[in-house]
Amino acid sequence: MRLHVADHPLVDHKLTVLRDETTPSATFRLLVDELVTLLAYEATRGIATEPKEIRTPIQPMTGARIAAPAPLVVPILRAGLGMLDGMTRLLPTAEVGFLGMMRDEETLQAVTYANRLPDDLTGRHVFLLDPMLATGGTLVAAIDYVVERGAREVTAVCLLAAPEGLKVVEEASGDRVNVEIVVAAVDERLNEKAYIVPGLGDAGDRLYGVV
Ligand SMILES: O=P(O)(O)OC[C@H]1O[C@H](OP(=O)(O)OP(=O)(O)O)[C@H](O)[C@@H]1O
Ligand SMILES: O=c1cc[nH]c(=O)[nH]1
Ligand SMILES: [Mg+2]
Repeated sequence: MRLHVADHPLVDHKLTVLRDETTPSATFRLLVDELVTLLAYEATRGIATEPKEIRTPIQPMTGARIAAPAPLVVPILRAGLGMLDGMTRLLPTAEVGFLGMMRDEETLQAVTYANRLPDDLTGRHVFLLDPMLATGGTLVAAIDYVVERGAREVTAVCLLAAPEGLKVVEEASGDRVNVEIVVAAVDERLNEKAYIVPGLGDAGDRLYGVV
């Protein structure tokens, strides 16, 4: 597993406003969208391209385009949905799958309530979107879903990760799949309720309200 932590003043600034408990939902949604756009640039660095012949107004040349088959972007609902538009804006040729998952707050196990993925992901680069990587249970389960469909290149785009969850994902990934995690920041730890500290609270609730 490779880890890329964004190191950029714009990311730090936006993340600080995002974390602030007084930031309202409307601003929170806007900031998530902006942060994803910044992270997407790094997250797509390893994407495969193929040559493309074009003519400029001056002469023919060989350019590059994103290789087929198209990448698949998968937001993990609810909170990952807030990252979808920012990601597809940068990657307009991508297709989109959906995973609906929630963490059982008693057992901390990930429960899947929706799974809408193509059956065959052979040769496709999969981008999983979820702002929070806490215990890692949700991300490990999501990686399992795409690996069992044949994906071997998986990039998770997250806003915050806990060291504990990163370790769990690294141990679960092994060498059956190339996993990269692109994250705006790695925080200190998890608290007794497995929330990220200092974190930003419950990302889904802050985006869409308390359920
Ligand atoms: O790393 P883990 O310990 O598995 O926790 C992380 C998960 O928890 C949050 O989702 P949540 O279960 O709150 O669902 P929501 O997006 O609907 O709020 C978050 O968006 C991740 O999906
Ligand atoms: O800190 C956390 C942990 C899990 N899910 C969240 O939304 N926030
Ligand atoms: Mg939540």
